[in-house]
Amino acid sequence: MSQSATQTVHLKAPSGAAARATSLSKIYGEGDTRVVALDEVSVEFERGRFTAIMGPSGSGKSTLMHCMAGLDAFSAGSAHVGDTELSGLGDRQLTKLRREKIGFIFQSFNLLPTLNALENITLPMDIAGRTPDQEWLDLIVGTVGLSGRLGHRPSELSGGQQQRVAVARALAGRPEIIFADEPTGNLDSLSGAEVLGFLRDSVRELGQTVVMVTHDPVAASYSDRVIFLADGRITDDLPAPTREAVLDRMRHFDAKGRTS
Ligand SMILES: Nc1ncnc2c1ncn2[C@@H]1O[C@H](COP(=O)(O)OP(=O)(O)OP(=O)(O)O)[C@@H](O)[C@H]1O
Repeated sequence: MSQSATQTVHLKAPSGAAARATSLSKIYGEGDTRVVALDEVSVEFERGRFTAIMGPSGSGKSTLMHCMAGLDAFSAGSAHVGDTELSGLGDRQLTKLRREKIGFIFQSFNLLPTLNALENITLPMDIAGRTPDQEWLDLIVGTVGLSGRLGHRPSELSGGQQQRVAVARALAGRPEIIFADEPTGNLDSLSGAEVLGFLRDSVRELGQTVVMVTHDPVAASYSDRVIFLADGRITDDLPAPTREAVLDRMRHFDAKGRTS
């Protein structure tokens, strides 16, 4: 990270919740096909923290993330990003909110093949008509170690490098919050560890806020906090997680699942 950039870019995260859900419910279908994907979930994601969301397949992790990120409508309750309540917003306002306040990282990188790394990184800001803050851009490109690769297209980059481009893209607009859905799911363990390290650095050193869905206890151990979902409800909230503590909680759920 460049010394001059760290001195001039304001890095401290303001306190409070970057996003919160209150009694958030999401119901799919009706009658015989009715599924309660989220059952009155209340949670706050504090600014300047790295939170992991874990839970068995079908427990509601993606639904929670999608509802809180304005990608999916919810059935009841409320969700805020910063001070903005999502249920009052129409499609255009939701698009604007996602563009201006939220960074996304997906398992499949989602880079545009015809653009080079730098163009991919600045694309959301270009679409929004915003001029990237050059110092901030230099800082994040340096942090994720892409300085020598900015002119390369995705096909000329490894999976790990492509996901680093996606991390830089999510950070470029200095969003209120970054939602990452299984960001290491397509990476080997070394590249995954690098990406997780960058996400952690973006929180600890750059004051960003990250929420990540993962199945991997090692990935979760990079976070500051793990919330566990089961059947659309939060069943546990683990601060300062280690891999062992996460595995222990997972065993606990498995055991409960077998006996219930
Ligand atoms: N579009 C949909 N229509 C109907 N049911 C859905 C839909 N999307 C999700 N569900 C159901 O909602 C529940 C929660 O799904 P969700 O994808 O949020 O779980 P998840 O914890 O992210 O699972 P995974 O770890 O497998 O990705 C599941 O029972 C799922 O079958």
